[in-house]
Formats: sequence, C-alpha cells, structure tokens
Amino acid sequence: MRLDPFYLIVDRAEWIARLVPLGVKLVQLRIKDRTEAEIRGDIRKAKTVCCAHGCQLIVNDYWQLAIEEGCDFLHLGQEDLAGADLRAIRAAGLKLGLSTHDDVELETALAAEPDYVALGPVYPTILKQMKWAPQGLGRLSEWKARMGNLPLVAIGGLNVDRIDGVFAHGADSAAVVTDITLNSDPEGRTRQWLEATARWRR
Ligand SMILES: Cc1ncc(COP(=O)(O)OP(=O)(O)O)c(N)n1
Ligand SMILES: Cc1nc(C(=O)O)sc1CCOP(=O)(O)O
Ligand SMILES: [Mg+2]
Repeated sequence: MRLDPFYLIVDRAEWIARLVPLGVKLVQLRIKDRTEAEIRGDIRKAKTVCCAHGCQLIVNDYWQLAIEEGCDFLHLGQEDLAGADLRAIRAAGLKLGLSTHDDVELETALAAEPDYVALGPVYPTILKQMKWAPQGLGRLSEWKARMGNLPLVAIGGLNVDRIDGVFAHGADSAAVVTDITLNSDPEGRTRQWLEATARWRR
C-alpha cells in the first residue's frame, strides 16, 4: 500500500470541505471533546467530500463509529489499540495506522500488522502535550530500517521547510496539523504543502 506524501490532519469536517478540494489526497479527521452524534455527523460530511475528490479519509480514535459509518481507514494510538476490538476492525475491512513513540510501542504496533506506522513527535509540537522528547530525523531512519516495506508516517512539528528532511530519512508520508490550521492562509499553506510534496508523490 502506498500513502500520499502529504497527510493532512484536521479536527472538523469544515476543514475537509475547505482544503480537500485543493487536491489533498490523504486526510485524517481527529476530533476531541465532541459528542458522539457530532462526531458521527462530521464523519458523514467528511466521507462525502473525500469521496467526491478521490481523497483517502482516515478516522482517528473512534473505531466503532468508523465501522458503523462504513469507513475504510482508521488511526489508533497505543492506548486506543489496547481498548479496541482488532478482530472487529479487520472484519469490517478497515485499514489501520498506528502511533509509535518508542521501541516497545513499535514492537506492539508491528505485532498488530498495521497498514502504516507513525513515529512522533519528530519535532516539538504545540498541538498537544507529549511525554516523549522530539525524536529527531535519525529516529525515522531507524524506524524505517526496522519496518521493511511498511509505510512510515512522520508527525509532530512538521512544516513546509522540514518536508524534504523527513523524506530523506525514510518517511513515506508527512502528517501535519498546526502548520496549516493555525496559518493565516490555510488554503495557501495547503497549496505550498502540495507543491513541496509533489516530488515525493511518485
Ligand atoms: C498520523 C498520526 N500519527 C499519530 C497520531 C497520534 O495518535 P494518538 O497517539 O492516539 O493521539 P491522538 O491523536 O488521538 O491524540 C495521529 N493521530 N495520527
Ligand atoms: C496528534 C499528534 N500525535 C503526535 C505523535 O507524536 O504521536 S504529534 C501530534 C501533533 C501533530 O500536530 P502538529 O503538526 O501541529 O505538530
Ligand atoms: Mg488516539
């Protein structure tokens, strides 16, 4: 399986309606602190937009809703994974991406036979508090060597200037939140990301 090199992560279906039509091909809906009904509604809206634009939608955390709403790709962290029914997820045909932050988490992730592994935070992030120090680029190369052909997603503190570095160190896709959502021109920044990742979109 091949992932698009530009992996956008947003917290509302509205972002997906704004940015996916610009040419984004891989997007995660990562919603925190909303009701189940609201999240379900956002998943439905996101699915419709992604379907219309040939964009892969990945649902974060809410594996039961992803199954119920007929989604096809899910992202789980290690704690999410511990509480999830992997057999039900696979039986529903969902592909699965997993977070990792250290050696033990990588072993756990690989044992679950995911469709990609994410490593973070590569750089300091302002999105959320993290208990891990920034991994640095060398850690991406280490992960890639241990993962074989499995796609590797880099996440945490990425911006347009850091894209080439993560790909040169083995990442297959670069995930980003605040460099786009907190930018004064999110559409313009999205276009920059699309352009900067074009050479890695082989
Ligand atoms: C691509 C990608 N990588 C890592 C994460 C983080 O997942 P998790 O550790 O479960 O933390 P939350 O995002 O749920 O706060 C991710 N969402 N996407
Ligand atoms: C959601 C998330 N997970 C991470 C991990 O390391 O698992 S880093 C991160 C935040 C990514 O946001 P930004 O691009 O704004 O730094
Ligand atoms: Mg999670």
